[in-house]
Amino acid sequence: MIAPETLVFESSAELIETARARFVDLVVRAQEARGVASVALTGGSNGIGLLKALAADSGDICWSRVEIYWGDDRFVPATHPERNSGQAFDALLNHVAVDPSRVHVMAPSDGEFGDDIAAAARDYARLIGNDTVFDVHLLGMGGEGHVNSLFPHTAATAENVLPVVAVTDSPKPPPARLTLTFPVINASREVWFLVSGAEKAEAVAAAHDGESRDDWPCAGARGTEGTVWFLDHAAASGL
Ligand SMILES: O=C1O[C@H](COP(=O)(O)O)[C@@H](O)[C@H](O)[C@H]1O
Repeated sequence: MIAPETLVFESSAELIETARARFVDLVVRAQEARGVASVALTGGSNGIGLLKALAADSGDICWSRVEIYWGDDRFVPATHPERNSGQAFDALLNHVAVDPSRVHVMAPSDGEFGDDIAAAARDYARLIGNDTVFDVHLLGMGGEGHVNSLFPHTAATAENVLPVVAVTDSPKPPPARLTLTFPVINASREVWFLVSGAEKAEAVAAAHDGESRDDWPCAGARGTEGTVWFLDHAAASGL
């Protein structure tokens, strides 16, 4: 396993600016190598902050050649303010020339599957299939170590086969969510954690200490070519 890289910044703003510059570089290199880059976005404060920074400066990224997925989304109506995808459109996707056929939003609760969350999860699993490899999977993290909507001691966190599952009892509201699982996260070339705040320090330390993924889901996420922790001082204070 390749050792994770841990970068510590004075502030979230510095963390986001470095992640932005590295994201541009990674996507441009992926497009040079394979024509099309593939990314999984995250919600959360730094995840959306990164998208806003990219709206201001995305260098030489050719947005029409980026396949865009989400690591998780809340299973609420499409216009609900807590949709990770809605926030991503507001922050970035409405402001750059993406190819709509390459933007893969998880179904909302008023979409084609109505409130059938299991059908919505099966549909996104079909889309992801067994072959999707993200150039980078972005992750936020909760204080209890959740990534995507993979919370401690849950079936979703234990999932080793299905690429996407439905969560109906998320401890963090809203309770109904769709989430990618560890088999697909860990097939990503790179996995980047974007984490700030003292309330995340214990989980950051647990992941660096190699604790179990069941107790600390963040400890189970890694890329095949690299894992990068972008932290502020407060989040890194337990290291
Ligand atoms: O519930 C969620 O939370 C995490 C972390 O959010 P943050 O604001 O504490 O950074 C986020 O990454 C995930 O996508 C989201 O659904």
